[in-house]
Amino acid sequence: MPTVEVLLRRLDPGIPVPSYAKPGDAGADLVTTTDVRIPPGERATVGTGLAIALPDGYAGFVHPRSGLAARVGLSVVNTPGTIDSGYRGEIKICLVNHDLRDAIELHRGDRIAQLVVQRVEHAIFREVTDLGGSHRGDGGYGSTGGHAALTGAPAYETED
Ligand SMILES: O=c1ccn([C@H]2C[C@H](O)[C@@H](COP(=O)(O)OP(=O)(O)OP(=O)(O)O)O2)c(=O)[nH]1
Ligand SMILES: [Mg+2]
Repeated sequence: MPTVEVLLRRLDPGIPVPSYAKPGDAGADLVTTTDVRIPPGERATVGTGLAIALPDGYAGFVHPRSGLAARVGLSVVNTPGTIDSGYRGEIKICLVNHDLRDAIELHRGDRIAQLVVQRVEHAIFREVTDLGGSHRGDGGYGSTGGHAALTGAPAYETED
Protein backbone atom coordinates (compact mmCIF):
# COMPACT_ATOMS: atom_id res chain seq x y z
CA MET A 1 0.00 0.00 0.00
CA PRO A 2 1.44 3.42 -0.90
CA THR A 3 1.69 5.76 2.08
CA VAL A 4 1.44 9.49 2.72
CA GLU A 5 2.50 11.36 5.85
CA VAL A 6 -0.37 13.12 7.62
CA LEU A 7 0.33 15.47 10.52
CA LEU A 8 -1.90 14.67 13.48
CA ARG A 9 -2.71 16.28 16.82
CA ARG A 10 -4.39 14.41 19.61
CA LEU A 11 -6.77 16.92 21.14
CA ASP A 12 -7.72 14.20 23.60
CA PRO A 13 -4.56 12.39 24.78
CA GLY A 14 -6.57 9.36 25.89
CA ILE A 15 -7.54 8.57 22.30
CA PRO A 16 -5.22 6.32 20.25
CA VAL A 17 -3.55 7.45 17.04
CA PRO A 18 -5.70 5.97 14.25
CA SER A 19 -4.37 2.77 12.78
CA TYR A 20 -5.21 0.32 10.04
CA ALA A 21 -6.51 -2.98 11.40
CA LYS A 22 -4.99 -5.02 8.53
CA PRO A 23 -2.18 -4.19 6.08
CA GLY A 24 -4.44 -3.76 3.02
CA ASP A 25 -7.19 -1.81 4.77
CA ALA A 26 -8.30 1.43 3.12
CA GLY A 27 -9.70 3.00 6.27
CA ALA A 28 -8.12 3.81 9.63
CA ASP A 29 -10.64 3.44 12.44
CA LEU A 30 -11.89 6.49 14.31
CA VAL A 31 -13.31 6.39 17.83
CA THR A 32 -15.83 8.46 19.76
CA THR A 33 -14.49 10.51 22.66
CA THR A 34 -17.84 10.45 24.43
CA ASP A 35 -20.51 8.02 25.53
CA VAL A 36 -23.62 8.50 23.46
CA ARG A 37 -27.06 6.90 23.16
CA ILE A 38 -28.74 7.29 19.77
CA PRO A 39 -32.48 6.55 19.80
CA PRO A 40 -34.05 4.77 16.78
CA GLY A 41 -33.97 6.96 13.66
CA GLU A 42 -32.06 9.77 15.37
CA ARG A 43 -28.59 11.22 14.95
CA ALA A 44 -25.75 12.41 17.15
CA THR A 45 -22.53 14.25 16.40
CA VAL A 46 -19.48 12.96 18.27
CA GLY A 47 -15.88 14.09 18.49
CA THR A 48 -12.91 11.91 17.58
CA GLY A 49 -10.31 13.83 19.60
CA LEU A 50 -8.18 14.19 16.46
CA ALA A 51 -7.14 17.04 14.21
CA ILE A 52 -5.07 16.49 11.08
CA ALA A 53 -3.29 18.43 8.36
CA LEU A 54 -3.58 16.60 5.07
CA PRO A 55 -1.11 17.51 2.34
CA ASP A 56 -2.36 19.60 -0.58
CA GLY A 57 -3.96 17.26 -3.13
CA TYR A 58 -5.44 14.92 -0.51
CA ALA A 59 -8.76 14.71 1.32
CA GLY A 60 -10.08 12.48 4.08
CA PHE A 61 -13.41 10.69 3.79
CA VAL A 62 -15.27 9.48 6.87
CA HIS A 63 -17.04 6.23 6.06
CA PRO A 64 -19.28 4.03 8.22
CA ARG A 65 -18.02 0.67 9.45
CA SER A 66 -19.94 -2.11 7.74
CA GLY A 67 -20.06 -4.43 10.76
CA LEU A 68 -21.84 -1.87 12.91
CA ALA A 69 -24.08 -0.91 10.00
CA ALA A 70 -25.20 -4.51 9.49
CA ARG A 71 -25.41 -5.41 13.18
CA VAL A 72 -27.11 -2.38 14.73
CA GLY A 73 -27.89 0.06 11.88
CA LEU A 74 -25.18 2.62 12.70
CA SER A 75 -24.10 4.87 9.84
CA VAL A 76 -22.80 8.36 9.09
CA VAL A 77 -25.44 10.90 8.03
CA ASN A 78 -23.26 12.61 5.43
CA THR A 79 -21.40 9.51 4.35
CA PRO A 80 -18.69 9.91 3.35
CA GLY A 81 -17.90 13.01 5.41
CA THR A 82 -15.33 15.16 3.65
CA ILE A 83 -12.23 16.35 5.53
CA ASP A 84 -10.63 19.16 3.55
CA SER A 85 -6.85 19.44 3.45
CA GLY A 86 -7.09 22.91 4.98
CA TYR A 87 -9.22 21.82 7.96
CA ARG A 88 -7.40 21.98 11.28
CA GLY A 89 -10.32 21.50 13.64
CA GLU A 90 -11.43 18.34 15.38
CA ILE A 91 -12.74 15.64 13.07
CA LYS A 92 -16.36 15.13 14.06
CA ILE A 93 -18.74 12.44 12.98
CA CYS A 94 -22.46 12.86 12.48
CA LEU A 95 -23.78 9.40 13.31
CA VAL A 96 -27.25 8.07 12.57
CA ASN A 97 -29.16 5.12 13.94
CA HIS A 98 -31.04 3.61 11.01
CA ASP A 99 -32.68 0.99 13.22
CA LEU A 100 -36.39 1.66 13.70
CA ARG A 101 -36.73 -0.10 17.07
CA ASP A 102 -33.56 -0.18 19.15
CA ALA A 103 -31.33 2.59 20.46
CA ILE A 104 -27.56 2.31 19.94
CA GLU A 105 -25.29 2.74 22.97
CA LEU A 106 -21.75 3.86 22.20
CA HIS A 107 -18.95 4.28 24.70
CA ARG A 108 -15.84 6.41 24.69
CA GLY A 109 -13.14 4.61 22.72
CA ASP A 110 -15.53 2.60 20.55
CA ARG A 111 -14.46 2.49 16.90
CA ILE A 112 -17.42 4.02 15.12
CA ALA A 113 -16.22 5.03 11.65
CA GLN A 114 -13.17 4.91 9.40
CA LEU A 115 -11.09 7.56 7.70
CA VAL A 116 -10.02 6.97 4.09
CA VAL A 117 -7.29 9.31 2.85
CA GLN A 118 -7.35 9.80 -0.91
CA ARG A 119 -5.76 11.92 -3.59
CA VAL A 120 -8.11 14.51 -5.05
CA GLU A 121 -7.81 16.99 -7.87
CA HIS A 122 -9.41 20.31 -8.59
CA ALA A 123 -11.33 20.52 -11.83
CA ILE A 124 -10.78 23.45 -14.12
CA PHE A 125 -14.35 23.95 -15.29
CA ARG A 126 -14.31 24.90 -18.96
CA GLU A 127 -17.71 25.93 -20.24
CA VAL A 128 -18.67 24.64 -23.71
CA THR A 129 -21.89 24.37 -25.76
CA ASP A 130 -21.35 20.74 -26.87
CA LEU A 131 -20.05 18.02 -24.52
CA GLY A 132 -19.43 15.45 -27.27
CA GLY A 133 -21.04 12.03 -27.61
CA SER A 134 -20.79 9.02 -25.30
CA HIS A 135 -22.23 5.52 -25.02
CA ARG A 136 -24.41 6.53 -22.05
CA GLY A 137 -25.53 9.89 -23.34
CA ASP A 138 -28.10 11.44 -20.98
CA GLY A 139 -29.49 8.10 -19.70
CA GLY A 140 -29.28 7.92 -15.94
CA TYR A 141 -31.34 7.05 -12.86
CA GLY A 142 -31.87 3.38 -13.67
CA SER A 143 -31.76 3.71 -17.46
CA THR A 144 -29.89 0.41 -17.70
CA GLY A 145 -32.64 -1.44 -15.76
CA GLY A 146 -32.19 -4.11 -13.12
CA HIS A 147 -33.31 -1.95 -10.23
CA ALA A 148 -35.40 -3.40 -7.41
CA ALA A 149 -39.15 -3.01 -7.68
CA LEU A 150 -41.52 -1.75 -5.03
CA THR A 151 -43.72 -4.39 -3.39
CA GLY A 152 -46.35 -5.58 -5.80
CA ALA A 153 -44.69 -4.22 -8.93
CA PRO A 154 -42.83 -6.46 -11.39
CA ALA A 155 -39.07 -6.57 -10.78
CA TYR A 156 -38.31 -5.80 -14.42
CA GLU A 157 -40.20 -3.73 -16.92
CA THR A 158 -41.49 -5.84 -19.80
CA GLU A 159 -41.62 -4.88 -23.45
CA ASP A 160 -45.33 -5.68 -24.04
O1 LIG B 1 -17.82 14.25 8.65
C1 LIG B 1 -17.26 15.34 8.67
C2 LIG B 1 -17.36 16.26 7.61
C3 LIG B 1 -16.70 17.47 7.72
N1 LIG B 1 -15.96 17.78 8.82
C4 LIG B 1 -15.21 19.04 8.89
C5 LIG B 1 -13.97 18.95 8.02
C6 LIG B 1 -14.36 19.66 6.77
O2 LIG B 1 -13.20 20.21 6.14
C7 LIG B 1 -15.31 20.70 7.29
C8 LIG B 1 -16.32 21.20 6.30
O3 LIG B 1 -17.03 20.08 5.82
P1 LIG B 1 -18.08 20.27 4.62
O4 LIG B 1 -17.50 21.10 3.54
O5 LIG B 1 -18.58 18.91 4.28
O6 LIG B 1 -19.27 21.00 5.38
P2 LIG B 1 -20.04 22.33 5.01
O7 LIG B 1 -21.37 22.19 5.62
O8 LIG B 1 -19.94 22.61 3.53
O9 LIG B 1 -19.22 23.39 5.87
P3 LIG B 1 -18.31 24.59 5.37
O10 LIG B 1 -19.24 25.69 5.01
O11 LIG B 1 -17.45 24.89 6.56
O12 LIG B 1 -17.50 24.10 4.20
O13 LIG B 1 -15.99 20.09 8.38
C9 LIG B 1 -15.85 16.87 9.87
O14 LIG B 1 -15.19 17.11 10.88
N2 LIG B 1 -16.51 15.68 9.76
MG1 LIG C 1 -18.06 22.90 2.52
